[in-house]
Amino acid sequence: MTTPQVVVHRDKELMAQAAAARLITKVVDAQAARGSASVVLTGGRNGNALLAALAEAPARDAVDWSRLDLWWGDERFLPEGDPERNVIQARAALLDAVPLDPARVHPMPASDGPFGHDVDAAAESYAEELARAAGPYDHGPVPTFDVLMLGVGPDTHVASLFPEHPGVRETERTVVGVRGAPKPPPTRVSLTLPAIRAAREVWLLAAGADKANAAAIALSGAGEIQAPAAGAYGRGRTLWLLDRAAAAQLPKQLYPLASA
Ligand SMILES: O=C(O)C(O)[C@@H](O)[C@H](O)[C@H](O)COP(=O)(O)O
Repeated sequence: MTTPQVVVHRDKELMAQAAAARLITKVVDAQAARGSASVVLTGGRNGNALLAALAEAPARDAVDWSRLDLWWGDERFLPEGDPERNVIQARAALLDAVPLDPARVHPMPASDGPFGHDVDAAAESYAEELARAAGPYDHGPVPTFDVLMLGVGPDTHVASLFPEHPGVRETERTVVGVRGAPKPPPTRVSLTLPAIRAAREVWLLAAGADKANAAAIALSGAGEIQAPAAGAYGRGRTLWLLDRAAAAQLPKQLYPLASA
């Protein structure tokens, strides 16, 4: 487990821009070192704001988009073109504007796809897709993602892993179907904590006063069953990217004053 590092930005706009700049650098570095990069996207407003900021960043052209693998941390289990699907929102914010290799873009299944409404079969098929992409030097049946991003919910959920729900207790499978989620829609597909922890870097994004309590709880030693965000960490680095409002309840020793 890596100790979380906390970076606090003035407001959510600057947070999105700084995180986008950070992601560009990470991807360029990974491509230089290993030939390609892999990133796991998150749903939610902060993840989409980051993608929109990336679309506006002149340095986006430094990325070789054709050598980037994109995965999702979770998906709302809805029909293919539904505007509430995370993949649709990501396409609108950035993906349609950059020259990705479609074979390297890995959305989670839709509820009108080959598995119909069987969310467990959809989750199983995504787990198989991840396993096929894992190589001998990876750690288990998922690729070693370079960066895995997660929005943090006000109840400390990450991806579609909600406090006390069965998904957050999963220790074997890499992807699970989720039913009865407290955040709509109730049916979702989600990576599990073991899959999240395969990433080199995990970045948790939270902005706004309604996230202040969640950030303070998750960063103060809470257990992952009650506070799933506390169980989301990377092999090499765990980074919490916050705005001032979301950091308002953090113990001051958790982040350097210079970052705010
Ligand atoms: O599909 C989703 O809804 C998510 O991936 C979810 O985990 C989200 O990231 C958080 O709820 C934070 O969302 P906001 O950034 O909108 O607060």
